[in-house]
Amino acid sequence: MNNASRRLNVLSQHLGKPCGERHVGEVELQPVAGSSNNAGTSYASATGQPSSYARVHGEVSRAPAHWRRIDTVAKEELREVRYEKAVEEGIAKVTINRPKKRNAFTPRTVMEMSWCFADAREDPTVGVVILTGEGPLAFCSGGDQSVRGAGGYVGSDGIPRLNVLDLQMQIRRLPKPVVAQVAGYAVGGGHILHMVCDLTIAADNAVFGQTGPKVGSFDAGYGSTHMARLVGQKKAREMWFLARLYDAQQALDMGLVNKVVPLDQLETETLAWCREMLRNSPMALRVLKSALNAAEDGQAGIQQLGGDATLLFYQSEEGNEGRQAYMEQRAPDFSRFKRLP
Ligand SMILES: CC(C)(COP(=O)(O)OP(=O)(O)OC[C@H]1O[C@@H](n2cnc3c(N)ncnc32)[C@H](O)[C@@H]1OP(=O)(O)O)[C@@H](O)C(=O)NCCC(=O)NCCSC(=O)CCC(=O)c1ccccc1C(=O)O
Repeated sequence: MNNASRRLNVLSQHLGKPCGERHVGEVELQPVAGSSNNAGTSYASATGQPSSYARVHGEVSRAPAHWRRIDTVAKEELREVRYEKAVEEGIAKVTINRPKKRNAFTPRTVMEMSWCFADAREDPTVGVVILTGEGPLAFCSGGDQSVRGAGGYVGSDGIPRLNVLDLQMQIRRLPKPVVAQVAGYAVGGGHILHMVCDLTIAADNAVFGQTGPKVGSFDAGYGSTHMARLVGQKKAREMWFLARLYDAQQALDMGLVNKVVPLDQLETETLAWCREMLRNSPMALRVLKSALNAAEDGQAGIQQLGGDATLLFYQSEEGNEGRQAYMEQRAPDFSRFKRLP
């Protein structure tokens, strides 16, 4: 397929039908009244008829993405992670690629993930990032116990690290939504990774839990405190103190995940959620993520939210008057800017 026909195909997939069945620009309304559609979106209606909201915003495509693989990031070849971007869509995907170890992470795995997330942050065409694990059996089984030494997980340089803590911060600070796509086990440090993602879509075979107290480990940071915000204090203590495993429905019931779907629908559903977010204002999503973080993250959270405020201010006439005045070596004239109530 050449580039032009691929683009046409992707565009027609966005409109919800295969190429040839509809002209570009012609959008068909989907049934919406008071029901959940395939994408899991719900456009409730007060009248029993499709609302103007539903008519305007409609449904998102559930077509497969066309993934372009990126093998080298930050001048490093990816060995333990797969990194992809969806052609003509603002979606990046980071896949932990150690299925034989249930996608347990080493310091190298974490570094590779970090390079990919940095790339996704810097790329202005990317609006949302998926984090997942290779294969149906595991999202991630936490730190690779076979390389655990005194002081952390030991890589080829012999230095012990707990660098997954930096990755958690990176995901949380990334000013774009990050969606965990979970099939199979999300346990130990892998469970924490899905918790620090903004949303989690789970397959019906997903299993969640903290194993740390059984293997001599714990996360006294986000892994425990953010969990308590998600599921409540009693449940968080249960999850950590007993170190049990929970199925996908239990995880949904306790607010750990956003949606559970059959395993064969997992990527389709995740893509639909990503596409739905991509239709919305990126700045609105960015500031909302900062605000939700700020409520938990103290000064560091306020710094993130403050940075967003500055970003917006720099784009305003008022902000630019100050810069312009400085460059022209004159006093700024802020008199024309209203002091709104
Ligand atoms: C995940 C299981 C429940 C899956 O069970 P099962 O399907 O029966 O498969 P297995 O046969 O057990 O596994 C297949 C294969 O994979 C190897 N493997 C699986 N998980 C790991 C692992 N974490 N480390 C090393 N190897 C693993 C397993 O040995 C098998 O290998 P073979 O050669 O084929 O025999 C089950 O596998 C399981 O319980 N796994 C262990 C889960 C676990 O306890 N993980 C570690 C939790 S502690 C942690 O993650 C700390 C992380 C961290 O760095 C940290 C530190 C401090 C503060 C914060 C953090 C943080 O993460 O936030």
